Amino acid sequence: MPSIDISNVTKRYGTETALDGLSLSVERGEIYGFLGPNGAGKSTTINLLLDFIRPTTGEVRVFDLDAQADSLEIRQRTGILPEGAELYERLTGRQHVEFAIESKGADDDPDELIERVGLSPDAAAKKAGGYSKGMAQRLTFATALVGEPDLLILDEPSTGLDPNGARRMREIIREENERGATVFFSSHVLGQVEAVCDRVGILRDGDLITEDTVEGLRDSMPDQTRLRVTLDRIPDDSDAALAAVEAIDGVSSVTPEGRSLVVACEDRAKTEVLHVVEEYGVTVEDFETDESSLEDLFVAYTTGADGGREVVR
Ligand SMILES: Nc1ncnc2c1ncn2[C@@H]1O[C@H](COP(=O)(O)OP(=O)(O)OP(=O)(O)O)[C@@H](O)[C@H]1O
Repeated sequence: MPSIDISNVTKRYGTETALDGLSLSVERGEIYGFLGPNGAGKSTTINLLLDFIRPTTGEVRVFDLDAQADSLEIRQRTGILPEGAELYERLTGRQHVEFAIESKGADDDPDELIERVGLSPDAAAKKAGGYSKGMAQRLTFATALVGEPDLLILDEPSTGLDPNGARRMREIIREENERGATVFFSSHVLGQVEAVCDRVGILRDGDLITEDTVEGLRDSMPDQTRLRVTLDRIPDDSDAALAAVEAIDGVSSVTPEGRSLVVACEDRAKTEVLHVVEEYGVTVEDFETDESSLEDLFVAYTTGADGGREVVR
């Protein structure tokens, strides 16, 4: 039985279509990475799961329950880390955790949860009004863990966390998953989900453009290369040069870095990149290539002119 089952859901805000016939299912015990650039529809999807908003058409089920009719039971069994969660400025961190425990009728030890997310007892004794972004994120994560939820919904969980905090969060996600929790993890940064997720779905403009394991996504890509081209100088008409390289068939992104251009492209486009650059009156002094990073892959999926569909085929 899937923990999350979204079938053919469309969500419109006035004339804006946030989700366009989205179907997605997450099996019990899976860690699912839900990826997409800003505005793709990730938060809208999460809000539908919790009945904070309702679909224009289509059906949403969580734990095989109806997201609208059974929303109380669903929320009771779910731990939520919303994006930009608001804290009560006058309550201490510990009081937030106590409140979450009380609301869920759970019997967790607040100090254990606080320690688990790496918040010091001193910090937990302070009013949340003075918390840094990272502290606020850790505290909200602690409240999401209350009551050993069957499902953890984490919206951009590494926001504001330093590398240690992000690592701790990944460890806890794995521990929770080993305990049996399903995890639905949204992010616009692929690097943060690849280390923990069993499966990844990529959303663009309200449409799931691909869904696979990280390895599967890698295999489905044509041989992608990251090419670094170092020029003798920046071309006079650098904007036109960038546009010309971007327009080459097989190039998915171009980033200028001083006198160098970093080009994510298919292997077959490499020579053409060098030719096109030299048409702008500059000399290629050096170039090197390395295997494409997953980040390039994500960029190829989410910024390709055809919405990445070509890459998927
Ligand atoms: N209440 C609303 N009223 C009108 N349009 C909305 C509303 N909420 C979201 N949208 C639109 O729906 C689309 C999807 O937004 P959503 O917040 O779900 O994206 P997201 O993937 O979560 O983005 P981000 O990574 O920036 O949080 C966007 O075009 C957004 O402008």
